[in-house]
Amino acid sequence: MAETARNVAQADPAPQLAVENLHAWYGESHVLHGVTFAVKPGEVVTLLGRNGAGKTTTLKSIIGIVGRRTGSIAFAGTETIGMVSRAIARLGIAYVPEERGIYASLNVEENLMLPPQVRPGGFTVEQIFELFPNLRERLASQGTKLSGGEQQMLAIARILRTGARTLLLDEPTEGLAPVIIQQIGRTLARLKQEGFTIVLVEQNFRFAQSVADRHYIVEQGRVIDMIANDELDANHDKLQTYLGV
Ligand SMILES: Nc1ncnc2c1ncn2[C@@H]1O[C@H](COP(=O)(O)OP(=O)(O)OP(=O)(O)O)[C@@H](O)[C@H]1O
Repeated sequence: MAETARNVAQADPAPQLAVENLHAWYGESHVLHGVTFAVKPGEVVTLLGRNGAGKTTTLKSIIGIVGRRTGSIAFAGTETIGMVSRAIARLGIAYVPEERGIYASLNVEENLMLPPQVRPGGFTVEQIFELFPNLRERLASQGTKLSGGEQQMLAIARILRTGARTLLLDEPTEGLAPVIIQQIGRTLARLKQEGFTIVLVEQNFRFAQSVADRHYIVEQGRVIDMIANDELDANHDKLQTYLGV
């Protein structure tokens, strides 16, 4: 009996996100062919893979914005495959697309206030400025006037206000200067400390290594391998083959 209790206590926590046999289509085009992976609460995992492997489509499928999807996507035990994206977002999942989605005609403050709160406990505006001091200084600037780094920070800041605690981030470092990439890395580390669960699509392999617990390799619409972050260096050759780098 004591043994059983210990086993239970040591068992992995239930996944925050469990994707199983996920297929997705854009119109007639069948893009995901049975993606399976899981993310534990508080984990940071990346999806790595060549261009066109299906990483972005996996994130879009989780938040419910692809044409059609089948299989299972359970969020904290709730099946979401039949839900519309707004209902999925209300469970506390947020997606930051690669193109960031900042409204050019709105200023920083208006962009920040735009997404509706989905859960209690989101960051206050003051907490956001603590995390991203540049945004306070740029509060009245139009979206068009922001640098790529400022746009990325605003895109992340905006979803922190909503109360979402699971974040899907598509290539947050793309096109940014090293000093800004470092700042984004520190932000993700802080969010991880606070218990956020993060799925990251990333081409910047060094950045991925600096922030993640585990890496899933996506190839031709499937997850074909998983590598723990502390085993990454030992698997360098394998990874090179997968990513063609
Ligand atoms: N809106 C769309 N309509 C039709 N096909 C699409 C659409 N978006 C992506 N695809 C196709 O789906 C496949 C997977 O694309 P996806 O963007 O998910 O790949 P990815 O791994 O994120 O790569 P990348 O880093 O190039 O974005 C590709 O063959 C792509 O051409």
